[in-house]
Amino acid sequence: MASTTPYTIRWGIMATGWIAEMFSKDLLTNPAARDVHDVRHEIVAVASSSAKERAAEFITKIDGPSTAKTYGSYHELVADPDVDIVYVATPHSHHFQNAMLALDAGKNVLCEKALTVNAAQARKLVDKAREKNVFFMEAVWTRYFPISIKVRELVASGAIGNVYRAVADLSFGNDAPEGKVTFKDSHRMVNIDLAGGALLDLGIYSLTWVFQALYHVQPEEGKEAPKVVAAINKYHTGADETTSIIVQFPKHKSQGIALTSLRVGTDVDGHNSGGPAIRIQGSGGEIQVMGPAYRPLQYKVIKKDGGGKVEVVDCPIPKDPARDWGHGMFWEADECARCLRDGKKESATLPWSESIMIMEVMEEALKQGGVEYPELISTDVFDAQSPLNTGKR
Ligand SMILES: NC(=O)C1=CN([C@@H]2O[C@H](COP(=O)(O)OP(=O)(O)OC[C@H]3O[C@@H](n4cnc5c(N)ncnc54)[C@H](OP(=O)(O)O)[C@@H]3O)[C@@H](O)[C@H]2O)C=CC1
Ligand SMILES: O=C1OC[C@@H](O)[C@H](O)[C@H]1O
Repeated sequence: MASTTPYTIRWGIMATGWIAEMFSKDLLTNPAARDVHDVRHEIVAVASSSAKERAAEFITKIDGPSTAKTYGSYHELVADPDVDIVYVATPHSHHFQNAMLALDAGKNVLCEKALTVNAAQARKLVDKAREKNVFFMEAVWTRYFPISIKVRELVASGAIGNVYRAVADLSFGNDAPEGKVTFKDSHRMVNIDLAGGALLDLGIYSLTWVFQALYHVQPEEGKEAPKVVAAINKYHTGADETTSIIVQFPKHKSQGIALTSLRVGTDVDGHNSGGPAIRIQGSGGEIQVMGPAYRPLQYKVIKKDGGGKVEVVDCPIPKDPARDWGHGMFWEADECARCLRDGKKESATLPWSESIMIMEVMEEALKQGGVEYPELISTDVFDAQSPLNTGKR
Protein backbone atom coordinates (compact mmCIF):
# COMPACT_ATOMS: atom_id res chain seq x y z
CA MET A 1 0.00 0.00 0.00
CA ALA A 2 1.29 3.48 -0.84
CA SER A 3 2.58 5.56 2.07
CA THR A 4 0.25 8.29 3.29
CA THR A 5 3.06 10.24 4.96
CA PRO A 6 4.05 13.19 2.78
CA TYR A 7 7.69 13.31 1.73
CA THR A 8 9.36 16.28 3.42
CA ILE A 9 12.22 18.35 2.05
CA ARG A 10 14.23 20.74 4.14
CA TRP A 11 15.04 24.05 2.48
CA GLY A 12 17.95 26.41 3.00
CA ILE A 13 17.20 29.89 1.69
CA MET A 14 20.15 31.76 0.18
CA ALA A 15 19.50 35.55 0.27
CA THR A 16 16.76 37.56 1.90
CA GLY A 17 15.40 39.80 -0.86
CA TRP A 18 11.99 40.13 -2.44
CA ILE A 19 11.67 36.83 -4.23
CA ALA A 20 13.17 34.90 -1.31
CA GLU A 21 10.28 36.28 0.73
CA MET A 22 7.61 35.34 -1.85
CA PHE A 23 8.99 31.83 -2.30
CA SER A 24 9.49 31.16 1.40
CA LYS A 25 5.95 32.27 2.21
CA ASP A 26 4.74 29.78 -0.39
CA LEU A 27 6.84 27.03 1.21
CA LEU A 28 5.08 27.73 4.49
CA THR A 29 1.59 27.27 3.05
CA ASN A 30 -0.30 24.07 3.69
CA PRO A 31 0.06 21.86 0.57
CA ALA A 32 -3.49 20.60 1.13
CA ALA A 33 -4.72 24.09 0.20
CA ARG A 34 -3.58 23.32 -3.35
CA ASP A 35 -4.72 19.71 -3.08
CA VAL A 36 -1.19 18.37 -2.72
CA HIS A 37 -0.79 15.55 -0.23
CA ASP A 38 2.35 13.65 -1.23
CA VAL A 39 5.03 16.24 -0.40
CA ARG A 40 5.66 19.01 2.09
CA HIS A 41 8.28 21.63 2.82
CA GLU A 42 10.25 22.87 5.79
CA ILE A 43 12.51 25.91 6.02
CA VAL A 44 15.43 24.85 8.18
CA ALA A 45 17.93 27.62 7.50
CA VAL A 46 18.22 31.11 6.02
CA ALA A 47 21.44 32.86 5.02
CA SER A 48 22.10 36.50 4.31
CA SER A 49 25.40 37.66 2.88
CA SER A 50 24.86 40.98 4.65
CA ALA A 51 24.41 39.87 8.27
CA LYS A 52 23.09 37.04 10.43
CA GLU A 53 20.58 39.50 11.91
CA ARG A 54 19.11 40.04 8.47
CA ALA A 55 18.41 36.32 8.24
CA ALA A 56 16.67 36.47 11.61
CA GLU A 57 14.58 39.46 10.53
CA PHE A 58 13.65 37.57 7.40
CA ILE A 59 12.28 34.64 9.40
CA THR A 60 10.18 37.03 11.46
CA LYS A 61 8.95 38.77 8.31
CA ILE A 62 7.75 35.56 6.70
CA ASP A 63 6.31 34.27 9.96
CA GLY A 64 8.69 31.34 9.62
CA PRO A 65 9.72 28.68 12.11
CA SER A 66 11.71 29.89 15.10
CA THR A 67 13.71 26.66 14.83
CA ALA A 68 15.24 27.70 11.50
CA LYS A 69 18.95 28.43 11.71
CA THR A 70 20.23 31.84 10.70
CA TYR A 71 23.53 32.43 8.96
CA GLY A 72 25.46 35.55 8.03
CA SER A 73 27.17 33.85 5.11
CA TYR A 74 26.31 31.64 2.17
CA HIS A 75 29.27 29.38 2.99
CA GLU A 76 27.73 28.38 6.31
CA LEU A 77 24.39 27.60 4.69
CA VAL A 78 25.83 25.17 2.14
CA ALA A 79 27.78 23.41 4.90
CA ASP A 80 24.66 22.74 6.97
CA PRO A 81 23.98 18.98 6.97
CA ASP A 82 20.29 19.55 7.76
CA VAL A 83 19.69 21.36 4.47
CA ASP A 84 18.44 19.07 1.68
CA ILE A 85 18.12 21.74 -0.97
CA VAL A 86 19.32 25.31 -1.37
CA TYR A 87 17.12 27.95 -3.01
CA VAL A 88 19.37 30.55 -4.66
CA ALA A 89 17.54 33.90 -4.63
CA THR A 90 20.32 36.32 -5.45
CA PRO A 91 20.57 38.59 -8.54
CA HIS A 92 21.44 37.00 -11.92
CA SER A 93 25.02 38.17 -11.60
CA HIS A 94 25.51 35.90 -8.59
CA HIS A 95 23.77 32.73 -9.75
CA PHE A 96 26.78 30.96 -11.25
CA GLN A 97 29.05 31.46 -8.25
CA ASN A 98 26.30 30.92 -5.64
CA ALA A 99 24.76 27.84 -7.25
CA MET A 100 28.22 26.38 -7.82
CA LEU A 101 29.07 26.98 -4.17
CA ALA A 102 26.05 24.93 -3.16
CA LEU A 103 26.47 22.19 -5.79
CA ASP A 104 30.15 21.87 -4.95
CA ALA A 105 29.16 21.31 -1.33
CA GLY A 106 26.95 18.44 -2.52
CA LYS A 107 23.65 20.26 -2.12
CA ASN A 108 20.61 19.95 -4.34
CA VAL A 109 19.84 23.35 -5.82
CA LEU A 110 16.88 25.33 -7.08
CA CYS A 111 18.32 28.48 -8.68
CA GLU A 112 16.30 31.56 -9.61
CA LYS A 113 16.00 32.63 -13.22
CA ALA A 114 17.79 33.65 -15.33
CA LEU A 115 19.92 30.61 -14.54
CA THR A 116 23.17 32.37 -15.34
CA VAL A 117 24.63 35.27 -17.31
CA ASN A 118 25.74 33.10 -20.24
CA ALA A 119 25.47 29.55 -21.55
CA ALA A 120 29.01 28.50 -20.56
CA GLN A 121 28.16 29.14 -16.92
CA ALA A 122 24.95 27.13 -17.23
CA ARG A 123 26.82 24.19 -18.77
CA LYS A 124 29.37 24.24 -15.96
CA LEU A 125 26.62 24.13 -13.34
CA VAL A 126 24.98 21.18 -15.05
CA ASP A 127 28.35 19.40 -15.25
CA LYS A 128 28.82 19.96 -11.52
CA ALA A 129 25.34 18.67 -10.69
CA ARG A 130 26.10 15.58 -12.74
CA GLU A 131 29.50 15.11 -11.07
CA LYS A 132 28.02 15.47 -7.58
CA ASN A 133 24.93 13.43 -8.49
CA VAL A 134 22.57 16.05 -7.09
CA PHE A 135 19.31 17.61 -8.22
CA PHE A 136 19.52 20.95 -10.01
CA MET A 137 16.76 23.09 -11.51
CA GLU A 138 16.23 26.63 -12.79
CA ALA A 139 13.35 28.26 -10.92
CA VAL A 140 11.12 29.16 -13.84
CA TRP A 141 8.05 28.83 -11.64
CA THR A 142 5.54 29.46 -14.44
CA ARG A 143 6.34 26.11 -16.04
CA TYR A 144 4.79 24.31 -13.06
CA PHE A 145 1.51 26.23 -13.04
CA PRO A 146 -1.52 24.09 -13.93
CA ILE A 147 -2.20 26.62 -16.72
CA SER A 148 1.18 25.85 -18.31
CA ILE A 149 0.62 22.11 -17.99
CA LYS A 150 -2.79 22.49 -19.63
CA VAL A 151 -1.50 24.66 -22.49
CA ARG A 152 1.35 22.23 -23.18
CA GLU A 153 -1.18 19.36 -23.22
CA LEU A 154 -3.42 21.24 -25.64
CA VAL A 155 -0.53 21.96 -27.99
CA ALA A 156 0.79 18.39 -27.80
CA SER A 157 -2.66 16.90 -28.42
CA GLY A 158 -3.08 18.89 -31.62
CA ALA A 159 -6.03 20.86 -30.27
CA ILE A 160 -5.05 23.81 -32.50
CA GLY A 161 -3.46 21.76 -35.27
CA ASN A 162 0.19 22.19 -36.22
CA VAL A 163 1.64 25.05 -34.24
CA TYR A 164 3.60 27.38 -36.49
CA ARG A 165 3.98 30.52 -34.44
CA ALA A 166 4.08 31.76 -30.89
CA VAL A 167 4.23 35.41 -29.93
CA ALA A 168 4.93 36.23 -26.29
CA ASP A 169 5.51 39.50 -24.52
CA LEU A 170 6.52 40.43 -21.02
CA SER A 171 7.15 44.14 -20.79
CA PHE A 172 6.93 46.69 -18.01
CA GLY A 173 5.98 50.28 -18.77
CA ASN A 174 8.62 52.00 -16.66
CA ASP A 175 9.32 54.88 -19.00
CA ALA A 176 10.43 58.08 -17.26
CA PRO A 177 11.37 61.59 -18.42
CA GLU A 178 14.74 62.45 -19.97
CA GLY A 179 15.39 59.06 -21.47
CA LYS A 180 15.31 57.32 -18.10
CA VAL A 181 13.25 54.47 -16.72
CA THR A 182 11.84 54.54 -13.21
CA PHE A 183 14.45 52.12 -11.81
CA LYS A 184 17.48 53.75 -10.22
CA ASP A 185 20.71 52.99 -12.07
CA SER A 186 21.82 50.87 -9.11
CA HIS A 187 18.67 48.70 -9.24
CA ARG A 188 19.19 45.10 -10.34
CA MET A 189 16.77 45.64 -13.25
CA VAL A 190 19.20 47.97 -15.06
CA ASN A 191 22.50 47.63 -13.18
CA ILE A 192 25.03 46.00 -15.51
CA ASP A 193 27.09 44.76 -12.53
CA LEU A 194 24.04 42.77 -11.41
CA ALA A 195 23.40 41.48 -14.96
CA GLY A 196 20.41 43.77 -15.25
CA GLY A 197 18.29 44.29 -18.34
CA ALA A 198 14.90 43.39 -19.67
CA LEU A 199 15.93 40.13 -21.32
CA LEU A 200 17.44 38.16 -18.43
CA ASP A 201 14.79 39.41 -16.03
CA LEU A 202 11.58 39.50 -18.09
CA GLY A 203 12.28 38.31 -21.62
CA ILE A 204 13.12 34.89 -20.27
CA TYR A 205 9.40 34.41 -19.62
CA SER A 206 8.54 35.36 -23.21
CA LEU A 207 11.09 32.78 -24.33
CA THR A 208 9.66 30.29 -21.84
CA TRP A 209 6.29 30.49 -23.58
CA VAL A 210 7.85 30.29 -27.02
CA PHE A 211 9.79 27.21 -25.94
CA GLN A 212 6.81 25.63 -24.20
CA ALA A 213 4.77 25.97 -27.39
CA LEU A 214 7.35 25.25 -30.08
CA TYR A 215 10.12 23.19 -28.50
CA HIS A 216 9.31 21.45 -25.23
CA VAL A 217 6.36 19.52 -26.64
CA GLN A 218 8.33 18.14 -29.61
CA PRO A 219 9.49 14.52 -29.41
CA GLU A 220 13.17 14.31 -28.41
CA GLU A 221 14.31 13.34 -31.90
CA GLY A 222 12.43 16.32 -33.36
CA LYS A 223 14.06 18.94 -31.14
CA GLU A 224 16.34 21.42 -32.89
CA ALA A 225 18.35 24.46 -31.88
CA PRO A 226 16.70 27.57 -33.29
CA LYS A 227 18.19 30.30 -35.45
CA VAL A 228 18.13 33.61 -33.57
CA VAL A 229 17.66 37.16 -34.84
CA ALA A 230 17.50 39.92 -32.27
CA ALA A 231 17.14 43.67 -31.99
CA ILE A 232 18.15 45.43 -28.80
CA ASN A 233 17.86 48.99 -27.55
CA LYS A 234 20.40 49.62 -24.82
CA TYR A 235 19.85 51.72 -21.71
CA HIS A 236 22.50 54.22 -20.71
CA THR A 237 23.81 51.73 -18.09
CA GLY A 238 24.66 49.28 -20.89
CA ALA A 239 21.83 46.88 -20.03
CA ASP A 240 19.10 46.11 -22.59
CA GLU A 241 15.90 48.14 -22.18
CA THR A 242 13.90 46.80 -25.15
CA THR A 243 14.66 43.46 -26.77
CA SER A 244 12.84 41.60 -29.54
CA ILE A 245 13.92 38.12 -30.57
CA ILE A 246 12.82 35.91 -33.42
CA VAL A 247 13.63 32.24 -32.95
CA GLN A 248 13.18 30.08 -36.00
CA PHE A 249 12.83 26.30 -35.92
CA PRO A 250 13.44 25.42 -39.57
CA LYS A 251 12.53 21.70 -39.37
CA HIS A 252 9.11 22.53 -37.96
CA LYS A 253 8.58 25.64 -40.08
CA SER A 254 7.78 27.43 -36.86
CA GLN A 255 8.79 30.79 -35.49
CA GLY A 256 8.65 32.31 -32.06
CA ILE A 257 8.67 36.00 -31.31
CA ALA A 258 9.78 36.89 -27.81
CA LEU A 259 9.34 40.50 -26.76
CA THR A 260 10.36 42.43 -23.69
CA SER A 261 10.73 46.06 -22.72
CA LEU A 262 11.13 48.36 -19.78
CA ARG A 263 9.60 51.24 -21.74
CA VAL A 264 6.13 50.02 -22.70
CA GLY A 265 3.95 47.56 -20.80
CA THR A 266 2.25 44.41 -22.07
CA ASP A 267 -0.70 45.37 -19.95
CA VAL A 268 -1.13 49.05 -20.65
CA ASP A 269 -3.96 49.78 -18.19
CA GLY A 270 -3.50 47.03 -15.62
CA HIS A 271 -6.74 45.37 -16.75
CA ASN A 272 -5.53 43.23 -19.65
CA SER A 273 -7.33 45.56 -22.06
CA GLY A 274 -4.44 45.19 -24.48
CA GLY A 275 -5.30 41.56 -25.13
CA PRO A 276 -3.33 38.38 -24.57
CA ALA A 277 0.32 38.38 -23.56
CA ILE A 278 0.85 35.11 -25.39
CA ARG A 279 -0.61 33.86 -28.68
CA ILE A 280 0.08 30.32 -29.80
CA GLN A 281 -1.05 29.94 -33.37
CA GLY A 282 -1.74 26.68 -35.14
CA SER A 283 -3.24 25.49 -38.38
CA GLY A 284 -6.52 24.74 -36.60
CA GLY A 285 -6.79 27.51 -34.07
CA GLU A 286 -5.14 29.65 -31.46
CA ILE A 287 -4.47 29.55 -27.73
CA GLN A 288 -4.26 32.88 -25.98
CA VAL A 289 -2.82 33.30 -22.52
CA MET A 290 -3.69 36.38 -20.51
CA GLY A 291 -0.65 37.87 -18.79
CA PRO A 292 1.52 38.60 -17.06
CA ALA A 293 3.58 35.88 -18.72
CA TYR A 294 5.19 34.94 -15.39
CA ARG A 295 1.88 34.51 -13.53
CA PRO A 296 -0.97 34.02 -15.99
CA LEU A 297 -4.42 33.25 -14.67
CA GLN A 298 -6.52 32.61 -17.77
CA TYR A 299 -6.32 31.07 -21.20
CA LYS A 300 -8.59 31.00 -24.24
CA VAL A 301 -8.95 28.47 -27.01
CA ILE A 302 -10.25 29.71 -30.35
CA LYS A 303 -10.85 27.08 -33.03
CA LYS A 304 -10.70 27.92 -36.73
CA ASP A 305 -13.97 26.07 -37.29
CA GLY A 306 -15.46 27.06 -33.92
CA GLY A 307 -18.04 29.42 -35.34
CA GLY A 308 -16.80 32.34 -33.28
CA LYS A 309 -17.00 30.46 -29.97
CA VAL A 310 -14.18 31.16 -27.56
CA GLU A 311 -13.47 28.77 -24.69
CA VAL A 312 -12.30 30.78 -21.69
CA VAL A 313 -10.64 28.95 -18.80
CA ASP A 314 -9.71 30.61 -15.50
CA CYS A 315 -6.82 29.11 -13.54
CA PRO A 316 -6.74 30.86 -10.16
CA ILE A 317 -3.86 30.38 -7.75
CA PRO A 318 -5.03 28.73 -4.55
CA LYS A 319 -4.48 30.49 -1.24
CA ASP A 320 -3.85 28.86 2.10
CA PRO A 321 -6.67 30.42 4.15
CA ALA A 322 -4.74 29.96 7.39
CA ARG A 323 -1.93 32.16 6.08
CA ASP A 324 -3.98 34.15 3.59
CA TRP A 325 -1.20 33.50 1.12
CA GLY A 326 -0.55 31.79 -2.19
CA HIS A 327 1.74 33.23 -4.84
CA GLY A 328 2.16 30.21 -7.12
CA MET A 329 5.80 29.37 -6.44
CA PHE A 330 4.81 26.31 -4.38
CA TRP A 331 4.24 24.25 -7.52
CA GLU A 332 7.91 24.45 -8.51
CA ALA A 333 8.84 23.62 -4.92
CA ASP A 334 6.55 20.56 -5.07
CA GLU A 335 8.35 19.50 -8.26
CA CYS A 336 11.69 19.71 -6.44
CA ALA A 337 10.34 17.59 -3.60
CA ARG A 338 9.00 14.93 -5.95
CA CYS A 339 12.27 14.82 -7.88
CA LEU A 340 14.24 14.40 -4.65
CA ARG A 341 11.82 11.74 -3.46
CA ASP A 342 12.08 9.85 -6.76
CA GLY A 343 15.85 10.19 -7.08
CA LYS A 344 15.62 12.41 -10.17
CA LYS A 345 18.44 14.85 -10.79
CA GLU A 346 16.57 17.08 -13.23
CA SER A 347 12.97 17.99 -13.88
CA ALA A 348 11.34 16.75 -17.07
CA THR A 349 9.33 19.97 -17.15
CA LEU A 350 12.49 22.06 -17.48
CA PRO A 351 15.35 19.74 -18.36
CA TRP A 352 18.94 20.96 -18.09
CA SER A 353 19.28 20.90 -21.88
CA GLU A 354 16.36 23.30 -22.27
CA SER A 355 17.65 25.75 -19.67
CA ILE A 356 20.98 25.71 -21.49
CA MET A 357 19.34 26.20 -24.88
CA ILE A 358 17.36 29.20 -23.64
CA MET A 359 20.57 30.63 -22.17
CA GLU A 360 22.19 30.14 -25.58
CA VAL A 361 19.37 32.05 -27.25
CA MET A 362 19.64 34.91 -24.73
CA GLU A 363 23.43 35.01 -25.02
CA GLU A 364 23.18 35.20 -28.81
CA ALA A 365 20.56 37.97 -28.62
CA LEU A 366 22.68 39.98 -26.19
CA LYS A 367 25.70 39.49 -28.42
CA GLN A 368 23.78 40.72 -31.47
CA GLY A 369 22.69 43.76 -29.45
CA GLY A 370 26.18 44.48 -28.13
CA VAL A 371 25.33 43.98 -24.45
CA GLU A 372 28.38 42.93 -22.42
CA TYR A 373 28.51 42.06 -18.75
CA PRO A 374 31.63 42.55 -16.61
CA GLU A 375 34.20 39.75 -16.25
CA LEU A 376 33.49 39.25 -12.52
CA ILE A 377 29.96 38.08 -13.26
CA SER A 378 30.42 36.47 -16.66
CA THR A 379 33.43 34.27 -15.89
CA ASP A 380 32.76 30.54 -15.87
CA VAL A 381 35.58 29.89 -13.43
CA PHE A 382 34.28 29.05 -9.99
CA ASP A 383 35.79 30.90 -7.06
CA ALA A 384 34.43 30.07 -3.63
CA GLN A 385 36.01 33.27 -2.36
CA SER A 386 34.53 35.48 -5.10
CA PRO A 387 32.91 38.61 -3.61
CA LEU A 388 29.72 37.22 -5.15
CA ASN A 389 29.99 34.35 -2.64
CA THR A 390 31.41 36.18 0.34
CA GLY A 391 29.13 39.21 0.09
CA LYS A 392 32.06 41.63 0.30
CA ARG A 393 30.51 44.35 -1.87
N1 LIG B 1 10.39 34.00 -9.98
C1 LIG B 1 10.00 35.25 -9.85
O1 LIG B 1 8.84 35.60 -9.92
C2 LIG B 1 10.98 36.29 -9.57
C3 LIG B 1 12.30 35.99 -9.67
N2 LIG B 1 13.22 36.94 -9.38
C4 LIG B 1 14.62 36.56 -9.52
O2 LIG B 1 15.15 36.46 -8.21
C5 LIG B 1 16.44 37.00 -8.14
C6 LIG B 1 16.49 38.07 -7.04
O3 LIG B 1 15.57 39.08 -7.31
P1 LIG B 1 14.92 39.97 -6.13
O4 LIG B 1 14.58 39.11 -4.99
O5 LIG B 1 13.87 40.79 -6.75
O6 LIG B 1 16.16 40.87 -5.76
P2 LIG B 1 16.43 41.65 -4.40
O7 LIG B 1 17.35 42.74 -4.74
O8 LIG B 1 15.16 41.98 -3.72
O9 LIG B 1 17.17 40.57 -3.51
C7 LIG B 1 18.39 40.02 -3.87
C8 LIG B 1 19.10 39.51 -2.63
O10 LIG B 1 20.34 38.94 -3.04
C9 LIG B 1 21.33 39.18 -2.07
N3 LIG B 1 22.50 39.83 -2.64
C10 LIG B 1 23.75 39.38 -2.54
N4 LIG B 1 24.61 40.20 -3.14
C11 LIG B 1 23.90 41.24 -3.62
C12 LIG B 1 24.24 42.43 -4.31
N5 LIG B 1 25.51 42.71 -4.64
N6 LIG B 1 23.26 43.26 -4.63
C13 LIG B 1 21.99 42.98 -4.33
N7 LIG B 1 21.60 41.85 -3.68
C14 LIG B 1 22.54 40.99 -3.32
C15 LIG B 1 20.72 40.06 -1.00
O11 LIG B 1 20.39 39.21 0.10
P3 LIG B 1 21.38 39.06 1.35
O12 LIG B 1 21.93 40.42 1.64
O13 LIG B 1 20.49 38.58 2.40
O14 LIG B 1 22.43 38.08 0.98
C16 LIG B 1 19.46 40.58 -1.64
O15 LIG B 1 18.45 40.79 -0.70
C17 LIG B 1 16.76 37.48 -9.54
O16 LIG B 1 17.49 36.48 -10.18
C18 LIG B 1 15.43 37.63 -10.21
O17 LIG B 1 15.44 37.40 -11.60
C19 LIG B 1 12.87 38.16 -8.93
C20 LIG B 1 11.57 38.51 -8.82
C21 LIG B 1 10.50 37.62 -9.19
O1 LIG C 1 10.77 36.99 -12.37
C1 LIG C 1 10.22 38.07 -12.31
O2 LIG C 1 8.87 38.11 -12.34
C2 LIG C 1 8.20 39.18 -11.76
C3 LIG C 1 8.87 40.49 -12.05
O3 LIG C 1 8.25 41.49 -11.28
C4 LIG C 1 10.33 40.44 -11.69
O4 LIG C 1 10.98 41.62 -12.08
C5 LIG C 1 10.99 39.29 -12.35
O5 LIG C 1 12.29 39.12 -11.82
